[in-house]
Amino acid sequence: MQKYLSQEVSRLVDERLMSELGFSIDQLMELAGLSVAESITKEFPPCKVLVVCGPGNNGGDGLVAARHLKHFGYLPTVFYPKSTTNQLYLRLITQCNTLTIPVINSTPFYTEFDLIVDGIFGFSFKGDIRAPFDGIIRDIKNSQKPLVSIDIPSGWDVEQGNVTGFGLEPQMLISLTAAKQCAQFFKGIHYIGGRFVPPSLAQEFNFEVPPYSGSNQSIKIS
Ligand SMILES: NC(=O)C1=CN([C@@H]2O[C@H](COP(=O)(O)OP(=O)(O)OC[C@H]3O[C@@H](n4cnc5c(N)ncnc54)[C@H](OP(=O)(O)O)[C@@H]3O)[C@@H](O)[C@H]2O)[C@@H](O)CC1
Ligand SMILES: [K+]
Repeated sequence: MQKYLSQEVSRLVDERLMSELGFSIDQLMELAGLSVAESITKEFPPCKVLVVCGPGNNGGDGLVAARHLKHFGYLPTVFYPKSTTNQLYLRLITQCNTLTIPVINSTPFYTEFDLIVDGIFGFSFKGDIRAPFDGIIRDIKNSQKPLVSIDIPSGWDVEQGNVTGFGLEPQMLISLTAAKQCAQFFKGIHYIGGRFVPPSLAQEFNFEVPPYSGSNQSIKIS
């Protein structure tokens, strides 16, 4: 059994779920974002949360998590720095607007928040951090606020970890589906979420579905 997924296997698992296995991206993202919000409730009481969302599906998970956090009694604000024409993300932004969650595209005052959620980059991140996210990641680091990363601490190489030193250093990481190779270098609070993997798929790619209990969408592994 492999404990940590490579970047390529993560992509293949995602692709298989959305082809032969019949899932839509909306479904997977909903369950991923719900598991993120649920695991946050287990570690942080309701508070003012800044959810920073990047341009890909990691940012989509952040938008879904912000909506659930609002339902769970938190006060989320979404920082969505890069505009999008993708209908999936635009629908999620509409859902946040309807719940009166502020969605901003200019630099927030990080000190106003009790907690930051990093939905900037996930398993498709590659290379050096490009603008505007280089400055945003630097600002988040400088804020020294408690930080939760979705799937990958942003700026980390998906397999090698924080090799450049420019990546975020979160207190908590929520790996989706299964931990990626970089998670072996992560020392904080670690959850797995995204409870949608059929055992046959885990078997095919030789990784374990964690032993979720009851109706929980996430599980703490360290
Ligand atoms: N099966 C699962 O587990 C599920 C996983 N899900 C989630 O999806 C995530 C993977 O999503 P993803 O593939 O959309 O990519 P993601 O990492 O969000 O970012 C891509 C964007 O980042 C950008 N970019 C890249 N490198 C960059 C750089 N150096 N500097 C700056 N920008 C850079 C790149 O930009 P481009 O290169 O196109 O300009 C692109 O727009 C996964 O981690 C999990 O959170 C769930 O939603 C559903 C089920
Ligand atoms: K992230």
